[in-house]
Amino acid sequence: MSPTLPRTAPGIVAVEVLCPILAARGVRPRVLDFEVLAPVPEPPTSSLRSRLSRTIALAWRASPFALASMVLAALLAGAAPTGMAWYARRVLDGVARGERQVVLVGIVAEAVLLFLTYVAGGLNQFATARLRLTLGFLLQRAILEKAIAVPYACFEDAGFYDALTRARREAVGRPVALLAGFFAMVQAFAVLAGSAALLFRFSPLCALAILLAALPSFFTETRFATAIFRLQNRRATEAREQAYLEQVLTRDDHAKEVRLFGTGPTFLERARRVFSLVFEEDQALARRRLLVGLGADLVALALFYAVYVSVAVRALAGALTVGDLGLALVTFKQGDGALKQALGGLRGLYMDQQYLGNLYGFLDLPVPPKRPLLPAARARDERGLRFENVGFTYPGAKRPALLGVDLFLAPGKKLALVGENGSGKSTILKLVAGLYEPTEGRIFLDGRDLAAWDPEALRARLAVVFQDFVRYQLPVRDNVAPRAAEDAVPDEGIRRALARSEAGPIVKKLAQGLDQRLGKWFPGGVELSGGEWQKLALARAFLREQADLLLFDEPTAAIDPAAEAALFARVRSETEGRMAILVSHRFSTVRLADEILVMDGGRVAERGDHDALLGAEGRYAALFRLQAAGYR
Ligand SMILES: Nc1ncnc2c1ncn2[C@@H]1O[C@H](COP(=O)(O)OP(=O)(O)OP(=O)(O)O)[C@@H](O)[C@H]1O
Repeated sequence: MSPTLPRTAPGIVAVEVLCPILAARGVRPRVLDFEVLAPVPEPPTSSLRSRLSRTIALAWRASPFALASMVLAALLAGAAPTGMAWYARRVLDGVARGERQVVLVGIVAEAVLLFLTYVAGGLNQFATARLRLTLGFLLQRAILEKAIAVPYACFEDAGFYDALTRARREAVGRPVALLAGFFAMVQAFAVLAGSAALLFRFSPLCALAILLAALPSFFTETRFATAIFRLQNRRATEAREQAYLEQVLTRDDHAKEVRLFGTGPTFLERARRVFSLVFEEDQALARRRLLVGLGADLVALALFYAVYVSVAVRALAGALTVGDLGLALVTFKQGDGALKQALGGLRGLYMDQQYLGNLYGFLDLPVPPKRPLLPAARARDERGLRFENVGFTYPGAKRPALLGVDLFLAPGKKLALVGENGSGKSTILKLVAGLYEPTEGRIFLDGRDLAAWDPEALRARLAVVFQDFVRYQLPVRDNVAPRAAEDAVPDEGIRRALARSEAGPIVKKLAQGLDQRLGKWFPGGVELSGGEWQKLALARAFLREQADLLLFDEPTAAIDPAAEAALFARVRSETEGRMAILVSHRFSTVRLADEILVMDGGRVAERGDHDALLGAEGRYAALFRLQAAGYR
């Protein structure tokens, strides 16, 4: 385990210890869940051993068969070369002495051992491919589960994105690479140990030399592995920017603007600049690595040839048999190969485990249990939605988005929010939806502090359509009922929701009806207009028939006026007895609300129903007349 932010992190301690104390004094600290999650995983501190054992445990969960096969293959491939060298010596000595049987048995034994190494190679390849898929999937799922579990505010933090990107990048190949490197190294060390043991017969010094030859390369390679790792981690943001630029140039929803604004070459140039920055640093490191690596190889080479020469000199002096000389030669070659393999394995292992720190660090990010920052306020005996002096500042923002907002929405009533861009309308909806907690004041739903609501229970009360609603590249049915639990919704229910959002005729037009795949990302998909997509998003909200608090953030911005009028007549009748908050810039819609709040700079500037606000001749009246004049 490599928790990069342990549960005892100062941020968490601060929240856990300070909140009750401050609460007792009536102070509400400006600490969000988000702030304890935001830190990007630090470079990993946990050891190679712990990461390796964690990876082995995960691999066992993903595919015990593949892991066992890799172990077996490593053992086979590690032991066979020593046996083959031994039999080679017997064959040569047998030939020299004319012992036919010894020669024959030796050759057959060598052939069998060689065949076993082929089997080991094939088995290893098969098992590695299988583990890459199963373990990759297991880890991808764990990352996605974590992404679902963290508070929404994390998605506003670039550091979190970097950590997520790094974790996703490592999940597919890295753990298997670590295991493959580990087993290759075990295998190579087995061969090396066998070679050293065989050489030990001739000279203990030779055996020692063959082991010592590994050291210079090992030290230089591990040092460079760390440098490369640090470089890549430092560049997570650049890598993400490059991926983003590629996305801008290749995604369907960007393609129009890219063409019409002629931004293609500009974005390409930006991508090239990011690439060359990264490339230059990479190359400088690669050049240094090449030179230092060559030096280390030279040392190893010198040691090997010293062994070679000493064995040859002794053979010339008649102190060794032909078989001994052959054994020395074979062992020498095998030792050289095994050394390279062991080094490669060690280098890979060292590097992979550092990258795995990113992955495990992300998976170990603590997800604080959803609980209020302060003990919830005392419950009141009332029904409806109440904002009491609510203020809110976005994480990392300098200025508050909302200040001293008071409002009350009685059951069954409709509230409209109007105001200039950036005046805080959407922020109010996000607070009601529980995506953020207010940094000042309280929100009550049916008399209970929203912070005390169970998120699932709150979700069941809500139906939301945001400005930036999602266009699922999935069949109509899944666009309206994307939750697995709602899949059981009969077609009748889905059609009812579609009819409520005036989307019935859209589906009638589609060749495959509810099964028609939408969007152009997948074969057979049909693209809809902006307004048609919006009606589907509305149907998704209307499907939640049990919800009694409906939040609409400009739900009709892309819908034509005739459809909008029909839609709202329907919304009023369909939402009879349910609360609704509507953000809109269209006054023809807004005027139907029971109460209208005019927002300005995060504060409520005016409030009242349409007639009262018109009569007040304030900002609302001015804006209303301005818009009405546009329609004349
Ligand atoms: N995720 C965010 N992080 C930081 N600041 C934000 C974020 N979202 C909005 N803001 C800021 O909060 C203020 C209120 O934004 P909000 O989206 O509530 O405005 P709005 O009234 O809904 O605007 P519009 O009519 O353009 O939709 C703005 O100044 C905006 O810059």
